[in-house]
Amino acid sequence: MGRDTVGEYLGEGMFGMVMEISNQKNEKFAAKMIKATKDKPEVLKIELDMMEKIAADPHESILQLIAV
Ligand SMILES: Nc1ncnc2c1ncn2[C@@H]1O[C@H](COP(=O)(O)OP(=O)(O)OP(=O)(O)O)[C@@H](O)[C@H]1O
Repeated sequence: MGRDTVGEYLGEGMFGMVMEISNQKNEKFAAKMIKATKDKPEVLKIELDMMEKIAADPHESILQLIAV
């Protein structure tokens, strides 16, 4: 299996930075790099639960969640 390539910095949110990733087929993804924190782990849990709920019911207007 080939390696993905980390591309440009896309931005930063409450949980950490977002980087562009390209796979071997040159398909592009956004990867959220979640900051390791001991503060408010329950807030991070809410965010992860929300992302998984969105992934369970995909919609053409909402970004697809590939993996957590
Ligand atoms: N799929 C994407 N394509 C391009 N840029 C993106 C993508 N996802 C995130 N970004 C960039 O990264 C930034 C941070 O995104 P992220 O989803 O982590 O936080 P947010 O939802 O914008 O803010 P917060 O986490 O504070 O609510 C965005 O504002 C945007 O600039």
